[in-house]
Amino acid sequence: MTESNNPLPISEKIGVLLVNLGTPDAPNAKALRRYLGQFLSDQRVIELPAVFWQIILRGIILPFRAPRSARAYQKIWTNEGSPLAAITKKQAQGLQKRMPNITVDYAMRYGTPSIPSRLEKLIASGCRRILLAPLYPQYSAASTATVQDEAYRYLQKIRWQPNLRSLEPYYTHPAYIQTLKKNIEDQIKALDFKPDSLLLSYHGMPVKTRELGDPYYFQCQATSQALSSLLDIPVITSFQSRFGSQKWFTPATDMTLKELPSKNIRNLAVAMPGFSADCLETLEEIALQGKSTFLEAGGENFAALRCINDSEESLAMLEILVNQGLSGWLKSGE
Ligand SMILES: C=CC1=C(C)c2cc3[nH]c(cc4nc(cc5[nH]c(cc1n2)c(C)c5CCC(=O)O)C(CCC(=O)O)=C4C)c(C)c3C=C
Ligand SMILES: [Fe+2]
Ligand SMILES: [Fe+2]
Repeated sequence: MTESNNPLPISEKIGVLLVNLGTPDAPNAKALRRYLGQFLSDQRVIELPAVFWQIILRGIILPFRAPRSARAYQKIWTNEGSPLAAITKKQAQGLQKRMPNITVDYAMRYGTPSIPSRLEKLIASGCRRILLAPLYPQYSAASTATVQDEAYRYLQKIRWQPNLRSLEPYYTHPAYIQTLKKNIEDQIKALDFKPDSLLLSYHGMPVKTRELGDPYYFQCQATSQALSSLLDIPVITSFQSRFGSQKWFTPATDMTLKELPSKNIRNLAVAMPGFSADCLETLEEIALQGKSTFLEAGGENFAALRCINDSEESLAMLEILVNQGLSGWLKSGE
């Protein structure tokens, strides 16, 4: 940099990057191999010795899982693409409308648009302060930490780093709990049956991660507790989407759905508070597979409730969380 191209005074622009997990670009085996290959090579997700795991992943897991997962994605794919990507994009657009003084964008931890590409874009547009907002209410190393790792890996490569902050996990934040409450109550009211119970199903994790100090399990329980104290319906918590042969958190959602009818719970609503947007795990695993499991086990009525997605309440919640995350950065009145 010479004196003639001195970039100061710099712009005061602030960027917010919403980040979710990621999704394949298409519902076919080739795109699934690429996406799952990247996702399941992340050592924050699969904590096994890398060389050993790559042999299993490339030789056994991907050849079988990619075509099977592709068929599952085909059942939920929309005209706008993968639901997770389409909803995350709308969340960013909706938040941008509510917060015209900052620049809002979104990225995916795996697949596209990548975190480095969107950080680069924000920086190029003059953002010297960036708030990273992983859309995971409950912190886990496999979700939140890996987003932060990826952002800092990119920053390691650049000379003039922006100031980077990260949104705190918001598992009992009043704005989040109230948004969930309204989302759940509105949908339950609109059902043509009265549920006996509400199942709160969170994405599972290996038990070992809890033993090693990951707070995710406890934060999920705290969300359930905060929510159940405000809802007028009995609440049950379970963990879904088991992967691999390790022990995962219990009770498992699929086992719970099998057992509930024999415990006289035959009319069930299921909400998935850990997912900010509907995705394969909510629309296929629960709304389709979970429903069959429950009805085949003797259940009578089943409803998988929509996630908070890009509803007005969800955008208002994001605005509150982001404003808190930006505290001290925004000039008063902005
Ligand atoms: C909500 C937070 C999530 C945590 C924690 C999480 C941990 C975790 N996931 C896997 C394996 C898979 N997850 C898959 C899909 C998936 N996972 C999350 C969120 C969390 N995962 C979301 C939002 C999605 C849906 C993505 C979409 O495109 O809609 C998949 C891929 C799908 C499949 O083939 O079944 C896998 C695999 C592990 C191993 C793990 C923690 C160790
Ligand atoms: Fe997952
Ligand atoms: Fe799954």
